[in-house]
Amino acid sequence: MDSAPPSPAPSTAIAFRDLPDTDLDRALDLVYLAFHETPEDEKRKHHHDLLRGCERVGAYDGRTLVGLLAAFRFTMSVPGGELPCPSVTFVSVAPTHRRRGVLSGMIAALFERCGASDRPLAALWASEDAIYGRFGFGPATYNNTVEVKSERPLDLRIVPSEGPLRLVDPAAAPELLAAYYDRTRAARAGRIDRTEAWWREEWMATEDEEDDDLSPPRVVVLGAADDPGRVTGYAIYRTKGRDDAPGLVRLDELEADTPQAEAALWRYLASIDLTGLIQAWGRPLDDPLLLFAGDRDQVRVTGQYPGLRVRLVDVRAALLARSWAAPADLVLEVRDPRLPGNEGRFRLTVTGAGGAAYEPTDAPADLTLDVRELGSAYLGGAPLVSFVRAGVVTEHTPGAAAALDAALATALLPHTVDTF
Ligand SMILES: CC(=O)SCCNC(=O)CCNC(=O)[C@H](O)C(C)(C)COP(=O)(O)OP(=O)(O)OC[C@H]1O[C@@H](n2cnc3c(N)ncnc32)[C@H](O)[C@@H]1OP(=O)(O)O
Repeated sequence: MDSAPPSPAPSTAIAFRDLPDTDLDRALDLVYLAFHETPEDEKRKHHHDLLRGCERVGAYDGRTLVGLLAAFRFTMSVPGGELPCPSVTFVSVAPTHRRRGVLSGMIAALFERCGASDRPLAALWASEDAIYGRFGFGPATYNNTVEVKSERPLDLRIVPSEGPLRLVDPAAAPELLAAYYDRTRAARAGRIDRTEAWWREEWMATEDEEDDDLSPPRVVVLGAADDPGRVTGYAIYRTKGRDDAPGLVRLDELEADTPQAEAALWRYLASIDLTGLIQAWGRPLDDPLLLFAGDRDQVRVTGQYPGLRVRLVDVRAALLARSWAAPADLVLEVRDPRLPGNEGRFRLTVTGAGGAAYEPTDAPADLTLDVRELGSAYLGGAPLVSFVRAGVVTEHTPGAAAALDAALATALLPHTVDTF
């Protein structure tokens, strides 16, 4: 006979409400419990500051905090413009309350807030792939990890720009780089507006979050050949010596106006003395390096992973807020069990002038798709034809997916290296 005491009856009434500043410390304790972390004081203070700036949903079982969902108040570049985009982070549920719908309740609360404040998008980076598809988040950007063997000079098929290179003190870098980043951000969808604090604390932190053997960040800026003060590109990287091999350059970001400017920055990184390998973890899939490299045995893509996951909380408002690359006239049957306002059949019409309409219709559908796939495709980086081929989107009219892809396409693929 089992003599163990009966388990306490699970509490069913979880309340979801704003998490006040007075609960920030409790919230961080929950985060560290869920993520198995024991941070030092300085890191905890940093997280405290980040969390204070977020909107926050707390899940309470009586007076006990059992769940947290926070969202940065970023603005995200989308094709042709930008949108406010709650950017979900710090999601944590107490191990005593897992798989009882706490995350589901917090996400529902977030969606309700988005609806009430006319914010048609939400986004996140997932800790585990399996969690967020059910909530309608689809991978919308992808990154390559790239390695460059740099024990010998970088073989290039184009002539690098001859503009001057200069190293910039990380303390002075945010101002300089922000001007460049803000000017060029719109070229790729999926990029957040980086605040001065974000530049300083996320990009210029002296210690790397994951590897304290890495050097502080190094910032190299490329000037124009005819106007050295004009920034035409930059790279942010860290280095470390290795006992058993030449040292490492860990590249965090490289942006430039032209392929020649990009080539100049890659050549610089590949020629840093006492290093023999560049590891770049967040390159766009359409990285020009892969085409202007003269020797693809020297420049190798070592992996690919999904980055930003996008949720169209208000499909109609999101579609009408972006620009279009080609005319379209298609009936979409959208499935969205969590937000039924998005469900149904809608005619998407994009005119030659780029104006769009999205209205309910009784006409037969050309494509049937889940809101999750629409989220993936929204920024222009995930072709619907691939989803049709995979059997997760149904094409009723041949060519409908290709037509929608043509309308959604962007000149450059969506891309971001801001993880949150
Ligand atoms: C954007 C970010 O912050 S990502 C970080 C996410 N947080 C973590 O990974 C920290 C550790 N994990 C946790 O805190 C929790 O387990 C969470 C947040 C992942 C899930 O919270 P829960 O309250 O257990 O989720 P909830 O009960 O609402 O589950 C909803 C559904 O998702 C499923 N699910 C939840 N977590 C997972 C998972 N890790 N893998 C697969 N499925 C999952 C559940 O089985 C459930 O499925 P169902 O609808 O078919 O029944």
